[in-house]
Amino acid sequence: MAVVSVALDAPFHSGIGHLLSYRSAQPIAPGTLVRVPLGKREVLGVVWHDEIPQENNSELALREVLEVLDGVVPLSTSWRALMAFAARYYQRSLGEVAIMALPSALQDQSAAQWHKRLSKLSLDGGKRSARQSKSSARTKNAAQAKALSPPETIALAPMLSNAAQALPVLSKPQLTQQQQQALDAIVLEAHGVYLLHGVTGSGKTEVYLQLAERMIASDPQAQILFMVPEINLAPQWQAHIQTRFAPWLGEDCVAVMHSGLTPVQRLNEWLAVHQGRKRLVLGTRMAVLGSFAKLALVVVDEEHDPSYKQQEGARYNARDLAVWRGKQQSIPVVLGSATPSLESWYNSRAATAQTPAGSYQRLSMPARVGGGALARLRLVDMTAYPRDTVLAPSLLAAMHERITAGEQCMVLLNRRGYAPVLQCGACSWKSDCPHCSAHQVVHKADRSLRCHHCGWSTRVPHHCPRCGSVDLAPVGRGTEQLQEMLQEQLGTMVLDDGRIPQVVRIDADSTRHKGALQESLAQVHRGDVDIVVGTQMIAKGHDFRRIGLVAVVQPDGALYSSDFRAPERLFALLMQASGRAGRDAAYMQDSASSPELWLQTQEPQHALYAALARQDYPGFAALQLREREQAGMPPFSFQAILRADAKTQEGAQAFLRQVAHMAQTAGLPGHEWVTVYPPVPLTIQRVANAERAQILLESASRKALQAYLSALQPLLHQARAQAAKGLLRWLVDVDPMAI
Ligand SMILES: Nc1ncnc2c1ncn2[C@@H]1O[C@H](COP(=O)(O)OP(=O)(O)OP(=O)(O)O)[C@@H](O)[C@H]1O
Ligand SMILES: [Zn+2]
Repeated sequence: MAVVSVALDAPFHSGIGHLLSYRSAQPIAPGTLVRVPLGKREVLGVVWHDEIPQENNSELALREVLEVLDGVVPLSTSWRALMAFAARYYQRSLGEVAIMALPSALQDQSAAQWHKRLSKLSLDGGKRSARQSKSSARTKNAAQAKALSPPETIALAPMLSNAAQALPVLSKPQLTQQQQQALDAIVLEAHGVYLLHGVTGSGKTEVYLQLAERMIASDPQAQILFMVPEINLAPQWQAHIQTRFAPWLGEDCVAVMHSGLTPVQRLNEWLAVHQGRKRLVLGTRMAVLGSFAKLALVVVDEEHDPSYKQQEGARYNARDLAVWRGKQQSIPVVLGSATPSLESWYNSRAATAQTPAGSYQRLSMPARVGGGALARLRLVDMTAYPRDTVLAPSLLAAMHERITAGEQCMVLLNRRGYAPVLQCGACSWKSDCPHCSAHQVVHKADRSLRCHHCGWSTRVPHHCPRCGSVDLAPVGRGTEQLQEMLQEQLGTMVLDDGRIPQVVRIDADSTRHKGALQESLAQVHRGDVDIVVGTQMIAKGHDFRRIGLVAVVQPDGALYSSDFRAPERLFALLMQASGRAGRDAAYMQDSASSPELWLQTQEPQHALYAALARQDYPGFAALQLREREQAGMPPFSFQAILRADAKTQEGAQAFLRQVAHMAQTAGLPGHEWVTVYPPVPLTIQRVANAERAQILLESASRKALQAYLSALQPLLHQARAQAAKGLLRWLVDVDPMAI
């Protein structure tokens, strides 16, 4: 008889804590998946410790492990260490984090189903290799050599013509000098964290791909993890990786991990990575929690992107976990961006007389591949136009010219829908959401009013619900309206080849249906559309080749935000957006054109736009870091948010005040180093009938903040027990992205 402790999904506040003990007839190795009883349910668990067999009968009270999902190697020590760290750091229970990291389809797999799946997989695998050895004339030795050495490099000397782009799959471009230097620096040390700061279009992807190739060639088991911030970037990436590695590792060499998979697909991909059958893994933030047979390199592309932060449940930052994982396994982690987060920028600083160097190594690629220019900034002073002007005449004229010349234009507006609010001209009623402190947005396509926070949807009324007037009008504009206007203003002209300009909109609404996004992106790549209207969704990562002009219609909002990260995010967004223009240097040169970023603003003198005009990320970052240092904000301090949701704002704040009071009386560890701010309502105070308030916790010492937060957990449970009925929930957000 053995006793094992098992991690299972039981959140902190259930009172169960971290691990539960079960007995088992056989010893079970740590990392093994099991099914165990929990209350009346039967749940998935991971064996965490195998305890020494017990002599006495004290374990008789324990319940028994029901089934063992064996047949694969147990989850590794390093995977379990990652789970333990993530749980501790983000203040969640170990079991919750571990189970969340596993594919959901595992949760209701019986041992019988599990073993059937495994034997089917090994059968399929067997068939596949049998087919390969029959159909292929290669000898075993040749096949082995193929597995171990990268495909021949075919140097494509002047690589920039269109013909060269379409060369056979085995080809890869000759690295530019700056790419080669970056690659060499990483290969040389083969571990550590690298910040690859390469301007938009500098060819970061190629560095990642050739780096991956080196790693795979030098170790026949090595696996590479590529992370992208948004699912919409995955197909482009998958195609790149597939094209490059399929001739070498087989068609089925890329595993994908993102929320777009069915539960069964996700389970199969997870298994392929766990068993090491797939060497290349492409995923969004959840992929960092994957179980790898032999992880050798992690690439985090667009590392600055806020999407790497999970915004519900265990609020982990996938980029930060990637860095932790890399350090723990002594493998290299490459963080890439044209506009790094200020945290990563700071962590890769050079030593000065006062401060030591950061622990990341910074690698710079300051030029675009092919020597193309970055977009020139054109600021349009909107104070010169009537307030309701949507697109300045000069911008329309510039777009007209580009389209006539065969280029594409991109227009960005970070607000989907037709208009942000519907208003009554007679009584000034507004389309407020009954459940949130927000307006319902007007959507013209399906004539609905929709709340973007809680999803509440109603039909656009014909009469004002308050006074009955028919004088209802949308106020302000969203992407739907922008598309309509562009269609009216430019969609009526006839181009040289007799075509009428086509406008496509790409945002969360237009891409709701499966395959819609891919089809729209393909239209842009094929050149079937002339103008792309969209939200920030399409502002980054895409390698559009024919866009010459990018316009951002209403960027100013972020200049007045109370969130200290707003300028950083705006600058990054605008740099990324401008980076979609002029990516094909040869094409721009052939048409004697140069890329432009147009900004319509009420604040043409703003310092942020001046830095943008200089394309000066380092200058902007230096300025921001100085301000942050003076104000004692991240990365010079560490933050956490304690949030409470309740029926009333007063209820939420009272709970937070109570916790703060208890914490002060108790003198929690680290408290001398932690500043506790008073409770405040969130910017959007009410969502789905919950009033939300938060307390900001800040410390110059990460350690102190961590100690404080751990000690705070029991107090939170106590305060909850005492709290008035109205309290709905509370949560802790460590390293929050939005304040
Ligand atoms: N060495 C090279 N020779 C020729 N073409 C290259 C080379 N490296 C990259 N390219 C091409 O340059 C283009 C831009 O590269 P890539 O998309 O990787 O840029 P990026 O640095 O990731 O930009 P962004 O930050 O905007 O996403 C791609 O079309 C890519 O195929
Ligand atoms: Zn709502």
